[in-house]
Amino acid sequence: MIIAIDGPAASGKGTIARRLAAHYRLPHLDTGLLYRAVGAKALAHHVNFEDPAALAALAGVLDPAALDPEALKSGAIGEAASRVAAVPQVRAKLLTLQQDFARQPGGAVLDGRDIGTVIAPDAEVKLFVTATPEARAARRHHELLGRGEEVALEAVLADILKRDERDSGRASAPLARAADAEILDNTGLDVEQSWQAALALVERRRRPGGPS
Ligand SMILES: Nc1ncnc2c1ncn2[C@@H]1O[C@H](COP(=O)(O)OP(=O)(O)O)[C@@H](O)[C@H]1O
Ligand SMILES: Nc1ccn([C@@H]2O[C@H](COP(=O)(O)OP(=O)(O)O)[C@@H](O)[C@H]2O)c(=O)n1
Repeated sequence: MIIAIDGPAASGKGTIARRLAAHYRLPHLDTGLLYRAVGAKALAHHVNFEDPAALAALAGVLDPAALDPEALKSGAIGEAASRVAAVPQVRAKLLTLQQDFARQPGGAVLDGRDIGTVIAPDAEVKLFVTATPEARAARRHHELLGRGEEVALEAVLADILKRDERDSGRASAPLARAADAEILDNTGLDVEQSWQAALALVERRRRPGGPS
């Protein structure tokens, strides 16, 4: 079973994806980390963000097994990720490894922006996880403070809105709900309630017509 989870920044899709992977004993790929890793390398090596070939070269030598999620979760790297993710040549370099991950025997859980639309359009289960920008900003703010990043809530909200616009407005694989994705708006739901709602949706999709 392939489970495709998409949604905007800090909607809680990663939390749901990790729990679904544990629940169904499936491997999980946080595809945002791939773009974050390219963004982080571009920042570290002062690569020109307007140079698609140089950015694509960084994506081409990425080792997904060597990614350190903790090192990639800063706000600055999220912003850089969103910029490199708008470059079609970068997306092309990262396509095959994501598709291969999705198609491994037994299935997988992937979360990102284009899983249900581009990476695994044939996924059995698709969720589009979302919440208001204000709710998402509050979550990300709390997360960043917990990591020791001193940042104002207003700045986090501004960053989320900018990222939403860039991710949804880009020409190449924009953030979009697949027509056959279930929408989970978890504004006002805590982590546990959001997880229960997600699990119920997945179970319903796995067993159409079966007991709910
Ligand atoms: N329903 C929720 N209510 C409150 N906080 C949440 C909820 N879901 C996730 N979080 C928290 O919000 C932050 C972002 O969640 P995450 O799953 O990483 O989102 P995404 O993968 O969409 O960016 C994390 O700190 C997470 O613990
Ligand atoms: N499948 C994906 C995953 C992430 N991304 C990009 O990578 C950036 C970082 O993704 P992420 O999932 O780690 O970000 P958060 O939602 O955790 O803030 C996003 O803003 C997108 O621009 C993408 O374009 N396609």
